[in-house]
This record gives sequence, C-alpha cells and structure tokens, in this order.
Amino acid sequence: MITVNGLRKRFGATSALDGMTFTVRPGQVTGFVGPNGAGKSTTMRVVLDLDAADAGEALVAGRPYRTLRNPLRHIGSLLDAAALQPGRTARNHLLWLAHSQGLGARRVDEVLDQAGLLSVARRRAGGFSLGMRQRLGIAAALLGDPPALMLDEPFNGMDPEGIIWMRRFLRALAAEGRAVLVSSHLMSELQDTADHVVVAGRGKVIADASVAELLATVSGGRITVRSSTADAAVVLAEAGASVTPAGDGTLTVAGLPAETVVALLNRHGVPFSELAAHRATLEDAYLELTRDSVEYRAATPGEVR
Ligand SMILES: Nc1ncnc2c1ncn2[C@@H]1O[C@H](COP(=O)(O)OP(=O)(O)OP(=O)(O)O)[C@@H](O)[C@H]1O
Repeated sequence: MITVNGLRKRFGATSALDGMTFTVRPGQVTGFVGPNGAGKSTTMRVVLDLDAADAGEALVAGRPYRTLRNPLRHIGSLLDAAALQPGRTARNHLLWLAHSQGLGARRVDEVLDQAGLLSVARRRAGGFSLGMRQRLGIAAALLGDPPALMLDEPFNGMDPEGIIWMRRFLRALAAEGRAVLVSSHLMSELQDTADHVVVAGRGKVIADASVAELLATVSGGRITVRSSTADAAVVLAEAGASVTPAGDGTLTVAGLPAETVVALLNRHGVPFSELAAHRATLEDAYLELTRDSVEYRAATPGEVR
C-alpha cells in the first residue's frame, strides 16, 4: 500500500503540490492522471524520497521510504526509462541493481523473462528503443518482487503491441495482489487497465474514484439519438430536454428518460435510426474533471474565452 497525505511542495514561486492526498490499494491498478504540471512526478519523487516535501507525509507499507531497509523489496519504481548506463547490457544493468540489494542472478533472469527481454538481454541498453527501455525499467522495478509498484508514464514510446502487453502485464501484477500506481497523460491508455483513478490538477486531487463510478457520473443519463431530420432536436427541446448536436446526424440528449424520448419521437412521426444510452469514455470523464485545472490550453479557433 502507498499512502500520500497532505503533501505540499514549492519550487520557488511554483506550488507543485498543494495538499496531495490519496491511497494506492493492493490488488488494484490505480491510474494517476492529470494535465502537465499537475504534480504527478513530484508526488512519485517524494514517495521515493528523491524530493523532500515541505509538509505532509508519504508512506510505503506504512513507513517512510528512507526507513525501509531493502527498499526494492517493498516498492518497485520506474520514473525515467532513459536513466541507464547506455554501455551496459540489459542483463548487466539488472545484475548491478540486484547486487546493490543483495539479490542474485536468478532473479535477474526471471524478471528479464517476465518483461519479454530474454532475447535481447545481452544487447547494450543504449541501443534500445524507448519501448524496450520501458520494459527494462519494469524488469528493474520487479527485481525485489515488491508488493507495491509505481510507474511514471510507462506507456510512453510503446508501439500498439507494447501497449497491449503493458496493459495485460499491469493487470496481472495487480491480480497477484500488488498495489500498482501508474501515471499517464492519456486517460484512454488506462481504459481497460485501471480499476481506480486518481485525477490530479494543480497539485491536489480533484477526483479519486473507481473507474465504474467515474464513468457513471459522466454518462449522467445522456442518450444518443441519430435522426436524418432536424425535427428530432426541435421536438425533444420543446419537451424540455437539453439537446446538443454531436455531428454526423447524431444528437446528445439529456434531461429525459429514454422511454420518453422514444415516445415523443414516435408521437411526432420523427424517424430515427439509432437510440442508445450515451457511453462515456474515461477520456470524457477526464476532460470534464480537468476543464478548470489545465495550466496551458491552446485556444480553439473561433472559441470565445
Ligand atoms: N525541480 C523542479 N524545479 C522547479 N520546478 C519544478 C521542478 N519539478 C517540478 N517543477 C514544477 O512543479 C510542477 C509540477 O510538476 P510535475 O512534474 O510534478 O507535474 P506532472 O503532473 O508530473 O507533469 P507532467 O505530466 O508534465 O510530467 C510544474 O509546474 C513543474 O514545472
């Protein structure tokens, strides 16, 4: 279990953390998302005692990281996949890390296998693609067989096949009972992967909920209607619904139950070819939650701000 409680951290005039508080529970993949500068990396660095917080505490298995005797056995982390000696082979990189923690070569070969790197184990890591470096970083994080894992943007630089592999791998690690924290810019990467999501904005948590809860909140009973005539929007709006054109002849309708929408359209003889409950994606949930927390946003042409 990883717990962060009331973390505050300033870098000069910048407030990087402003009361960051959440818990990463065993047996779950917890997604940690938020716009650039939300404080995700700083939080992870504080957990690993690489940065000191001005206030608050971060605990791994109930203890501050610096008090753990063999930290790799308690928490594995991947913060920067590029941080390795380019001249070392993948296996030697891991042997060096394992040695520093009193772990043997057998464990190194196990994690190389788990991360799908056995065939390139004797190649220099400097020649690895970013995706392969991510795998090597994961292998390193697993060396001590830790009950908690913390991975900063592990999907970065991965090709579609790598992303599928990573999703399955993270799910399997959680299924083994580990607490897995995974940061990402892209909520969509976490769909079908995370059980729980912590959304950060401006140094604090703005949502902390199960994926099912988040999706239910955002779906909010909306209905998608596809109709070839403009009458559908008129009829439904007159009945008190809020109607938003979603392009391609579809309307997003809120404020009326699906049965009423069907009855109204039938009564007015308005043809429709599709009517479905609107299924929000994690990306929708994320955009709605972070609308006010984005530090830098490009203006959309024609948008009035
Ligand atoms: N060493 C540092 N010196 C000065 N400012 C920093 C430092 N590290 C982080 N910051 C600032 O703290 C804020 C939080 O940064 P952080 O990297 O934790 O955010 P993040 O959510 O990980 O963002 P990203 O998704 O871009 O990686 C940002 O405004 C950043 O510029």
